[in-house]
Amino acid sequence: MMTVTDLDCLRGQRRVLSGVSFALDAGDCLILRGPNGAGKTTLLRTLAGLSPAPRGALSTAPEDLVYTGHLDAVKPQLTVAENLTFWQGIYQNAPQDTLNSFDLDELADRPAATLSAGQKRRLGLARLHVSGRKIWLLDEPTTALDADHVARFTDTLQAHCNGGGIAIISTHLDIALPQARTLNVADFAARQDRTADEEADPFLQGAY
Ligand SMILES: Nc1ncnc2c1ncn2[C@@H]1O[C@H](COP(=O)(O)OP(=O)(O)OP(=O)(O)O)[C@@H](O)[C@H]1O
Repeated sequence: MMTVTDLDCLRGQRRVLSGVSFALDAGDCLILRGPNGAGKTTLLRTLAGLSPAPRGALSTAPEDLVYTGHLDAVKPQLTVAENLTFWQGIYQNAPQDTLNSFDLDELADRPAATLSAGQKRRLGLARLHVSGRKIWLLDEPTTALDADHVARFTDTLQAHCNGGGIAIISTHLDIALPQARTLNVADFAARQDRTADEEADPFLQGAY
């Protein structure tokens, strides 16, 4: 259902990862590991189409994916409920029970600007649910969540995968999903010298 073949990933103009390959089926969860700066965010951004890939192939279309990064995509001037309604309009999807799933019922009428960091993160994660998309790309999704909400989010992830969805997650924490596989992105660190072919590649002019 999702195949990544020999993918190179750039950040700025620097090649960070080279030759990333993996295949995931419906229901799979892949945890990205690696030390700070290894390229986990870079890989997620490349899969999401936010960073260029000079080489390699990805089997999925952009409309199959939803990405949530360090910034929560929350509109601060809108209330919690208005944010959800806004996203429902964007994704043309009306999921049931998003407020409850992310423990946002009591915050529905609060302007997002007034939420705590963890509450805002929960609202940002609710966008995944609203999107209805099959492949979730998650960059440190549990940052700022307390233990209870990490457990609730893990249940949401499990339900997504049980329903045939796919999740790719960058995290330094353990996420209790029994079926999760691990990819150490440090195994794909790009060498920083360049071949003659790369020197001649106009896409990489200026990259190092
Ligand atoms: N905007 C940028 N421009 C150029 N290089 C960047 C940029 N952002 C990050 N980098 C560099 O790209 C490399 C990969 O960074 P990336 O954010 O993908 O790592 P990470 O594995 O997600 O790290 P962390 O665990 O700290 O979140 C690092 O060397 C980093 O310094």
